[in-house]
Amino acid sequence: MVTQAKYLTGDKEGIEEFINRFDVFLFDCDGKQVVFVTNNSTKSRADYKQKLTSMGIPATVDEVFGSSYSAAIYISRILRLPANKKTVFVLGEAGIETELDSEKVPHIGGTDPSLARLIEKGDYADIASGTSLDPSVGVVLCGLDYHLNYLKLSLAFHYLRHGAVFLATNLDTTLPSSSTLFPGAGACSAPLVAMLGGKQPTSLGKPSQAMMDAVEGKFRFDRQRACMIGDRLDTDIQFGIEGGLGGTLCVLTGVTRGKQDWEDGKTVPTAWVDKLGDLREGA
Ligand SMILES: C[C@H](OP(=O)(O)O)C(=O)O
Ligand SMILES: [Mg+2]
Repeated sequence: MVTQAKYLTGDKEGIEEFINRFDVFLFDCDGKQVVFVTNNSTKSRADYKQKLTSMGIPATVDEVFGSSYSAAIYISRILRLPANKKTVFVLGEAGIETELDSEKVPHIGGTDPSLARLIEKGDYADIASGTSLDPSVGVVLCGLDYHLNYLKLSLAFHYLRHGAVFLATNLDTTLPSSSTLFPGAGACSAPLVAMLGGKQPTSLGKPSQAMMDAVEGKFRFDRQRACMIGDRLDTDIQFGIEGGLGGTLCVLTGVTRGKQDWEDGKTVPTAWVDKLGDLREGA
């Protein structure tokens, strides 16, 4: 277990030695073989390919593995749902819907405009009686939902009370943006966790090893020759450590602000740099 992380910014030899330990680099999105492993459920693989190439970063759809895709694979290939309970109720954005479509998983909710409204008096009775509940819903899948509201939370809660499986694309509590933090997917599922007396959803994003197994299954690499690069200790770095990867590299351009964040010794990266571009010095 790593107890002391190595600071690589400006250390040309150190960077060269570090990079040459690995053949595969898993990047959160925010040459080796590169896989972009993102917890951001709002974008599909195709959306991220477009975003990365618009940033001048060459990427193919097949090199992106997002939490929405991870959840869609889990639901379509791993989860055994009764034949009459195959529909997913989504709290989240189009990225989830696109990836569920790619795995031919039926879904409702999500960006449905009929749910983008305040709850009305009649809704309470319709939900309580089951009139407004789709009987084929067997899963509630919660990701980052920019349009979360009381009506959608009420529907999700009642599907869960009717026995739907509780899944999350990821549990990131915050989302880094504009050099500060905003609510993340974990903040969207938290009300349901509270209403369910603390019951946590099964998360299919980092640090879940179901995601690591799916990534390794698709890209077939030697874990000892793979490095996870990301900005968040409790997702990216934990994902790499628990996955038994050869190393992890933390960047300070997102959630983690510096080595004070891992002083507790719980989730210590192998190395860190101020920003990803610092690796160019040793490439
Ligand atoms: C949620 C998203 O995930 P990432 O791409 O960093 O894994 C983010 O924190 O921006
Ligand atoms: Mg990140």
